[in-house]
Amino acid sequence: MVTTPIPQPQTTPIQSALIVGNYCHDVLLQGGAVVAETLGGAASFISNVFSALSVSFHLTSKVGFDFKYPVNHDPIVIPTSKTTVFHAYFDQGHTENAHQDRVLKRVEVCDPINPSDLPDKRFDFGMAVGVGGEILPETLEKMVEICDAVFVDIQALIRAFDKNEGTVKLVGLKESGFYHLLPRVKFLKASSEEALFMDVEEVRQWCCVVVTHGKDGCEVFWKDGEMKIEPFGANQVDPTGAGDSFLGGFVGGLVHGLVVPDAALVGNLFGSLTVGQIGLPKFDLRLLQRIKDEVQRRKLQNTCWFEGGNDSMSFTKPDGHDEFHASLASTKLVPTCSIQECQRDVPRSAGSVEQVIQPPCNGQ
Ligand SMILES: Nc1ncnc2c1ncn2[C@@H]1O[C@H](COP(=O)(O)OP(=O)(O)OP(=O)(O)O)[C@@H](O)[C@H]1O
Ligand SMILES: O[C@H]1[C@H](O)[C@@H](O)[C@H](O)[C@@H](O)[C@H]1O
Repeated sequence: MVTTPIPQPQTTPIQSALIVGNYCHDVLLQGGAVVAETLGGAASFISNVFSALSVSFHLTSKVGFDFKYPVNHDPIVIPTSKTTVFHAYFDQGHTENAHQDRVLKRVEVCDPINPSDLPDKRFDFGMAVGVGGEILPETLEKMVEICDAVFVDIQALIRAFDKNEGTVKLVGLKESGFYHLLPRVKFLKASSEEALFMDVEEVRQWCCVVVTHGKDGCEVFWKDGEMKIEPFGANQVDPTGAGDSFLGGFVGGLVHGLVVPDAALVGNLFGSLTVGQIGLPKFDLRLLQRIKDEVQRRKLQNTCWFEGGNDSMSFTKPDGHDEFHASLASTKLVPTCSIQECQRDVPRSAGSVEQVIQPPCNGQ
């Protein structure tokens, strides 16, 4: 394969970004025992990928007095509340519901994020990425007012929580209280399980819908078309946060000037890197540099689509898309560096994985 030189200098995107969603504590359980405790929340996984891709952002997140992980982007600490906690049971999903890889229970819940908690300024784009019901309809409404484009993870909209045990259930998007805001949303991301709770044919008339399919990659639906985006290989040990890292990689790719199909490949790549580790992944620095070089080489447009508006977005696969997939896949072949050399948004020394006894699930 002939490689073209990397355009120099590598520019850091200048778009202003707002991430909204609470950090949480994740407890992974298998066979009745705790196998790992980690920092969680879509906001933490996305921050991690954005930092890896040099995308700067503002974060609005709430935690309680007991929040136990050091993070680079400080959350709002609520002295009268506890941090949201999820218990993920890895051996119940297949028996109780064939669509789930795990059963999630929200066992503590922090305060919701109110419109007044959001910064009093405008952003090029925002990401509504709640996990425990913390994003209210009025909060999303404020986001679409202050951001030029808004990306939404459907899990922020359709989760409901059993009163006694906190078991996460999903409700139809139409019944969620957010449906009227969809025409003002640019991208809606759903896992294949969550996509069953929406009418994709209807929603794609308003916004671009991205459905992730685990090891099979993802699909992008827009008003006039759809396409499948190929996955990358991975040895899955923990699926937690794959969808969040996918979204971080996808949006990071768009910010760096990639067109939608190429950006979705970057999303698939970060999803595959995440399932290979327990909890928040740490990325090898050499691997990250290779990924950034490939993205820089691939950039087909001079500006990010946020600057040109919706009409400048290109949805069809451009020439060289398959080669871009191959070159991203080859970035995984670099020798890895030591743990000290690895990047992460959250300092590892203070322990974003607090305890690991054994991986929650091996292989597929
Ligand atoms: N086993 C795997 N092998 C390779 N890639 C994977 C695997 N699992 C997930 N991915 C990548 O990550 C993306 C998101 O995964 P998935 O569809 O499981 O999201 P999700 O169910 O929202 O995840 P979670 O709720 O655990 O964050 C997929 O589209 C794919 O690109
Ligand atoms: O940390 C995880 C992660 O953010 C997942 O995407 C979400 O589904 C879980 O609720 C959360 O505990």
